Amino acid sequence: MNIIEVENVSFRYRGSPKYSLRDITLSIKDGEFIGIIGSSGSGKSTFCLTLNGIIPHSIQGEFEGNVIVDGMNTREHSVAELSTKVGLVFQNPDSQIFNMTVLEEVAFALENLGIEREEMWRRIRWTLKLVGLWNKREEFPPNLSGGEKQRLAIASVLVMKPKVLVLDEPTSQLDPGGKRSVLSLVNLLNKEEKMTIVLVEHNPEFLLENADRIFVFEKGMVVMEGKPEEIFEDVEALERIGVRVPSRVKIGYELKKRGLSDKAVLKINEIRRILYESSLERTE
Ligand SMILES: Nc1ncnc2c1ncn2[C@@H]1O[C@H](COP(=O)(O)OP(=O)(O)OP(=O)(O)O)[C@@H](O)[C@H]1O
Repeated sequence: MNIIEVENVSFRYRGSPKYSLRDITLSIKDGEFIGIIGSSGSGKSTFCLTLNGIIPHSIQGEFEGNVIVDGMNTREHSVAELSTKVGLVFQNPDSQIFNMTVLEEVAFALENLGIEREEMWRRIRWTLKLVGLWNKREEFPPNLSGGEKQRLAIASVLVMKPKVLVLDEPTSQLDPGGKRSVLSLVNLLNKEEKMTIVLVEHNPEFLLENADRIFVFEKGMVVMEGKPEEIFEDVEALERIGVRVPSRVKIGYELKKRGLSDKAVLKINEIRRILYESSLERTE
């Protein structure tokens, strides 16, 4: 079943001469892990904003086409309603955190949903345990590390139990430890909690290992779409677009160019074997 259907979506920001999204049509299956890559300014963030109705409801411009989320056309439902289906997490966790304690931050998201007290507590406990912040529930959020703040931002979205989590470069401002903790949480939400994930991420290694499918954006369009192994195989196209490829694919690509492999996307042990065998050939 498709949880998201995007039909011929184009968008131009008010006052802007050019379209930031151009005729995008795609679908995302329930439980799928989608990675989004593309150079700066290719429309990745704008696309994310269409998935929970911020575009067209809160950002002005010319919007064409339809986005259907879990059967709801985003044109016909408010951002508040759509937020219970699609949770959005941005780059900078500081811009999403307002409350005095971790617990209040997560509870705040539920306040206007009219959920009964017991269910509210159950959800808060479940969410904070899931993101690994239950023991920090009384902390003042600005005292948390970058990774913890981003996990808190994710928690305040998760507590609404959305089916889809959209994360727009959630690790770009984090140190390596913070990056790892956020990406492993994203993986857990997909693999264990069966959530649909849409992740804009500059770390191609992570997407190659974990995404089910990748969309490559260029100039507001989706120019490539497929399984990570298929997408990263086309190193030349990705380099032309300006997208980083995983290190092991770069090595694989060099081996392929030298006729030592028929593909660029190789496992580490395949690279080792090829290098070992070619070194034997040289010494013979
Ligand atoms: N609020 C805005 N008003 C006018 N134009 C905008 C606005 N936000 C983005 N744009 C333009 O829309 C295009 C797509 O921008 P967007 O931020 O969606 O790209 P992106 O792929 O997410 O880039 P990055 O990787 O740098 O975040 C760019 O040309 C950008 O200048």
